[in-house]
Amino acid sequence: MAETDYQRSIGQGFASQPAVLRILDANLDRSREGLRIIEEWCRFGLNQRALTEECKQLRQLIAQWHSDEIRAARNTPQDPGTDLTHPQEQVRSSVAQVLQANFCRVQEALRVLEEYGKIVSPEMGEACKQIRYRVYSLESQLTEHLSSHRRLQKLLQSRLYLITSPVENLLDVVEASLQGGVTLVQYRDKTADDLTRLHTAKALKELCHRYDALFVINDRIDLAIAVDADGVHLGQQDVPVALARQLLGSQKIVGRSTHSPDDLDRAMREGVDYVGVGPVYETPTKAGRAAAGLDYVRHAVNHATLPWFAIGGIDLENLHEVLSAGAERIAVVRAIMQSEQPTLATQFFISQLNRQQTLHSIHTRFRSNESIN
Ligand SMILES: Cc1ncc(COP(=O)(O)OP(=O)(O)O)c(N)n1
Ligand SMILES: Cc1nc(C(=O)O)sc1CCOP(=O)(O)O
Ligand SMILES: [Mg+2]
Repeated sequence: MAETDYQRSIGQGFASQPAVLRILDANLDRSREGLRIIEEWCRFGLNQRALTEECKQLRQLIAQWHSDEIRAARNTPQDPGTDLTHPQEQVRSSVAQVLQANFCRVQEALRVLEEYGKIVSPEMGEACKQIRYRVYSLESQLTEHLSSHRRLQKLLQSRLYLITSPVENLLDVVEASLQGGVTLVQYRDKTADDLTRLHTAKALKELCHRYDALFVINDRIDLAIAVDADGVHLGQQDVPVALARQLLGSQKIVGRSTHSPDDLDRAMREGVDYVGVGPVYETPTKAGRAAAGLDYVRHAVNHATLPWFAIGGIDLENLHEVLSAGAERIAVVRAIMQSEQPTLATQFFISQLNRQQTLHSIHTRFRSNESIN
């Protein structure tokens, strides 16, 4: 639409007005400050070089529009907005909230720059629009990294891994274990039809997420995608990890069973997020598979460089042997799924695992003090 003389005169009038320049000055600062806050988390929180560089580039692009003329229009003492705050600005309860608030701030500021910038120069309006689109894309990339980071943190904190078996009151048993404190659950069912598996997986995922626990699916990447599970557990004969990540998305967890030192080496090279180490004991849940034994647990203690869960035949009675061999994480099926008191069994496992962890860190500190003295 052609600009009328009236519009042009208003435009020129405003462009030369200090108010427009002050708006630009404030929003150029605001957008760069917001980006700096986001950049700090990309750099120090996530160690993400590419995202950190993108924030830096965007800040530099914005800075190019901050001309001396715009800076000269600044008049902070007479700005009625400097002491206006919203109660929500005073409260930030998590890093995610800080990031979200600052993405909003940057996007709003860029929108203001786009609209008022057009009055000064169409190029400035267009440039700010392009920068705003890049900020949207940065936000979705960062959201992916954050959810991956959160999952891995939760995985690291999980010492007990509950693997389900197809019992009649499946959801009740899993809920009882969640109430006992389990934070990592795997849905494993070798016999149900696909529709049943799909419905059960959906219900389990919702249940686990209500308790802020991770939900992983055994064997089936398709089901994991369908219900947006936190990850998948692969056996030795299943697809390569890279393919699983390609299908699931890089932010999801991928675990692998290992039964020997060679399996462990391969899984670590493949870049899985965790491994199962077992079977520690022969078990009817995995009938026909010979035990890898406590020797393999001891091997994992000395060689695994990723979170690993001792698995296979572990129960309340033999737990102490597995812990004495050095395991800090365990995975169980029957000991919880067939327990008469799944909450109590879960609490017992977790308390023993936490105690082991405390003893282990005291021991490590003692040994490092000994080597200093
Ligand atoms: C944590 C964990 N470790 C090992 C296994 C066993 O997986 P896999 O070898 O694929 O055997 P199945 O469970 O599919 O019979 C596991 N599920 N979880
Ligand atoms: C599913 C599974 N995988 C194993 C492995 O060694 O990879 S042992 C196992 C069964 C674990 O069940 P339970 O706790 O009832 O013995
Ligand atoms: Mg499997």
